[in-house]
Amino acid sequence: MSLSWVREGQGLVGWGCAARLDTSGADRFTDADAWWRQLCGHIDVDDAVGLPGCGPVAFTSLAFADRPGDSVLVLPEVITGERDGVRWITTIGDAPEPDLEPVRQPGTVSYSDGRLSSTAYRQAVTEAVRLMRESGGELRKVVLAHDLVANTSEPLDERFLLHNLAARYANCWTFAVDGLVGATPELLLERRGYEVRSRVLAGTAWPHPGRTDDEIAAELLDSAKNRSEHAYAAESLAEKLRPFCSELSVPTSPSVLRLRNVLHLATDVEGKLADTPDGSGLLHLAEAVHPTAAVGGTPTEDAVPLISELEGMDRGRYAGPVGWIDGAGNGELGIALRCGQIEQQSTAGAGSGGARGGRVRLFAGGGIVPDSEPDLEVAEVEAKLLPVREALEGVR
Ligand SMILES: C=C(O[C@H]1C=CC=C(C(=O)O)[C@@H]1O)C(=O)O
Repeated sequence: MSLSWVREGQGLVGWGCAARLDTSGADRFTDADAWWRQLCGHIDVDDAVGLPGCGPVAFTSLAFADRPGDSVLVLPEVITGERDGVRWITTIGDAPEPDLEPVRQPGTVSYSDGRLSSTAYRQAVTEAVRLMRESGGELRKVVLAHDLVANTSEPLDERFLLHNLAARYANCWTFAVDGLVGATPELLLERRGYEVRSRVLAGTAWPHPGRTDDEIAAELLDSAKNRSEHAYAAESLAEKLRPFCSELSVPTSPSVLRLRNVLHLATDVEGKLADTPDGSGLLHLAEAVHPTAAVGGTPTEDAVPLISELEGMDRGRYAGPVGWIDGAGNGELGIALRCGQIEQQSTAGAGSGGARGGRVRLFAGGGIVPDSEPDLEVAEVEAKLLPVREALEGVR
């Protein structure tokens, strides 16, 4: 099992499992926080480096919804880290040897509908638009997603996916936690002592033949539909984070983040915590802000129940917080986007009938507002599925 959180060649990679928590339900954040604090209280740490991410670190991935969905924290036996030119290695107990097997290719990849096909997704979008228009302005945004299943002819090696994602999406956070693998451009929260940071994304455009990226970026910035989608997401994060902060800086207009497959409206939020560490450990803060309107909707309490009704699928840990936390409550949590859940690494072995391939469920979603056009929303999620599809296919 790979454990990873890497951006621009920096971050953390872990292997082995010294301790693990599986939890679920509405208390998943408090369970995770309590377990982690208690565990850290029992570990004698010898840390000569002293940076965030040194000492014991748990990789975590939490379910999007209160239910269904399982959440996990893993304390690896070995963690290697790199930040600002400093490299370190942390071992817990008798560290195992790293997995030095060569990276395996997944062979040919074929796709089949997941629980919500593109056609069903289009219908769900149409229904969301109808409900929003009929709500007379009450329901303003719902983020809907669909899934796609990829089957590989050879066993699935997570490292193959990670390597390809990191090569093509270096400015995203490439992650792997308990079989959820992806490269997210969205940072839910980073906490470093008193400092907190978030990168809120919402509002999307994608490359079109005959148009330059500059033209597309200018149109995105000018689009009232995308600006409103974005404003809901940025406001939801700021509103929930503000009570924890003595200072919070939220730019009044978004910038454009350019990725290979899509362009997004982006707002980088920065704050200073009023109180640290007990009331504002990273998991506690994440519980307060999740789900932002980048993956939930507006108002949250109406949008979130509607998501499960309209999608009719279990998002699992897609769109939930993913990343790492250290013993001081510092860490980085992204929103698990542009990712796939590995459901089967290999069918080789007893009872497999000779088949040897893997299976991964890919997810992508988009913010729906009253003036969303269903066909464009379908095109948007197809563009957002590209990173994992191309990584699986080994497209250079
Ligand atoms: C929900 C997803 O994207 C979110 C993040 C950026 C832009 C989004 C949008 O424009 O709809 C979404 O809010 C996803 O990639 O599955």
